[in-house]
Amino acid sequence: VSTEDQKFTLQEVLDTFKICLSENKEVLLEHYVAGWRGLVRFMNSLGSVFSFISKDAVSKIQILVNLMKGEGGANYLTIQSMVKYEMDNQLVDLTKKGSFPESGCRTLLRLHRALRWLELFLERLRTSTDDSKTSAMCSEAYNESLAQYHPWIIRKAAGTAFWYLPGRAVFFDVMNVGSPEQVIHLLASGPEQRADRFGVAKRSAGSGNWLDMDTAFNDTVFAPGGTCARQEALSR
Ligand SMILES: CCCCCCCCCCCCC/C=C/[C@@H](O)[C@H](COP(=O)(O)O)NC(=O)CCCCCCCCCCCCCCC
Repeated sequence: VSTEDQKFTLQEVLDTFKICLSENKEVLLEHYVAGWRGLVRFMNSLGSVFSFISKDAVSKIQILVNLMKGEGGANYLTIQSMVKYEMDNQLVDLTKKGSFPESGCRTLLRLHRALRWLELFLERLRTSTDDSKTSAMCSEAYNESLAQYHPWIIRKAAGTAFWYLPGRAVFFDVMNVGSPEQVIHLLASGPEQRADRFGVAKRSAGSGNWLDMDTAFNDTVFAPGGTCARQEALSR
């Protein structure tokens, strides 16, 4: 077992997302990408039927990594600086599709919607019972989040893949955080508790929720008059 594998716990991945948020509420892309890498590893450990999903995530992560490493890399330190840079330089397709299909804004928006799915799914797992069906929890979470942005054919493929999801026990096991009770504890809502549990001192910059960056992200990307107010356009 490599060191990498030993570190493979859900807690670690959620922690990585938590440290995305800087003191001044900016979202650090490096940690965001690292968090996503962790999620992809979870997905891959769940079986190859999900590979079309993880491939899409991987290629989107790669787009961000390339931008971070590229010539304009200095602008890709935080989501906020990325959005500003791409908008100021008209690097985002807002009016028509096709010139910048790989902008950071567009890519991040898609990844971020998937995190919303994960949040809903984990919440269902937390409150589920032994005989709850993961496929049902997964598709409910999907229908409430990503599905509305996906065309019929993707929804169909996703729906089929969900039938092959392992059961609740396997999910808990794969998370690698201990007993089901410990998993539930980890997933427990209540940012306050979670902050304590993670041994994180209460921070001025937020409640300590691993999705706190959501607020920062939404403020930047979707705020009326914000840099990317036209989410619709980005969705194309
Ligand atoms: C482990 C089960 C995984 C269930 C994942 C539920 C989400 C299903 C998403 C189906 C996406 C199908 C792939 C294609 C998507 C793209 O068309 C579409 C649009 O992109 P485009 O505009 O460039 O074309 N892409 C997206 O919306 C981004 C999708 C990214 C999906 C990543 C899902 C992350 C799941 C993380 C699983 C971690 C499980 C951990 C549990 C312990």
